[in-house]
Amino acid sequence: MIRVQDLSKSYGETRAVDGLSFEVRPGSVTGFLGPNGAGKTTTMRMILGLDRPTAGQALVNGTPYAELADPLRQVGALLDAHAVHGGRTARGHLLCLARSNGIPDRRVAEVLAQVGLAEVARKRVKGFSLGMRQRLGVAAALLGDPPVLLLDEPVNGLDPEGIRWIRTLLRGLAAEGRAVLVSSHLMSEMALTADHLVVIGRGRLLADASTADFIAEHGRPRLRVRAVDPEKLTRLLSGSELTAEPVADGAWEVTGVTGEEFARFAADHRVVLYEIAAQQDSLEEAFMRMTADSVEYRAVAA
Ligand SMILES: Nc1ncnc2c1ncn2[C@@H]1O[C@H](COP(=O)(O)OP(=O)(O)OP(=O)(O)O)[C@@H](O)[C@H]1O
Repeated sequence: MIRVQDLSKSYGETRAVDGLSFEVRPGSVTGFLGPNGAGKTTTMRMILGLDRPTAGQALVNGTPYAELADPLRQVGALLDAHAVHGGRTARGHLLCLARSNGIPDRRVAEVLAQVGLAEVARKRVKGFSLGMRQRLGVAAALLGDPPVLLLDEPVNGLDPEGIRWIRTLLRGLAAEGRAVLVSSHLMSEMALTADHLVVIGRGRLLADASTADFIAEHGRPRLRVRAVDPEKLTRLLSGSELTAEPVADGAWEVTGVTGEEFARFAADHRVVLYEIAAQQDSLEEAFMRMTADSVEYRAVAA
């Protein structure tokens, strides 16, 4: 697992990461979310020992990355898919990584097959599309068969097939008992992939919750109701103590009651309903609302 404790990183006046603590547990995919500049990449780089914390620490399986005996067997990472020498072949790149980390050569063919690059194993990386580079980056992360995986924006630039492939892969890796931390700006995708969310803004922790709890808490659960006689419904709701507001087409949104309670309430007042639908914001809407104050740059309405 990954344990981040009171982690901070300053660049001059900028507090990129500010007293951050969270854990990434085995057996689940943890989505790492935050607006641009929130500090996600900086945090991941500190977990991987690529940046030194100003304060606090990040532990991988209980040890700082720099002190891990066999780092590639402990944690696999995909940070920047372009960070591969274009003149190398896919196989050559992975062989080099394997040999310098005491990993048997046979793992190279295994991971190339796992990511669907077996046929282009001997092709030079400079001819690879972004999607192929992402797959190669994932292959490198899997090389040491590590219990912890860390991926920064792995679906960036991928087509729908590639996005689905990453989702299935990450869920499969978590189901095998690995701890998976993945950052992304694609909220609809994170809602499908992540069991747990760590949300940060301006370097600070905003939420650490299961995806379902996060949406339930920030997603404004409500009922959409419509009646045969819209005016009767309006009179009923206006005269009641329920929290309700009118929306389009004579429908109302009511909060604080269950569908069953509302159906009984309407029946008691002889209001016949057409529609009672439980509604909730998507992860994207919940995320936008909760991080609104943490956005670094924002378009200003003209
Ligand atoms: N090497 C650096 N020197 C100076 N400032 C930096 C450096 N790296 C990051 N920063 C700043 O630290 C803050 C956090 O950046 P970081 O890249 O970690 O955010 P992020 O959440 O990954 O953003 P994005 O979603 O845009 O990738 C930003 O304000 C950024 O400008």
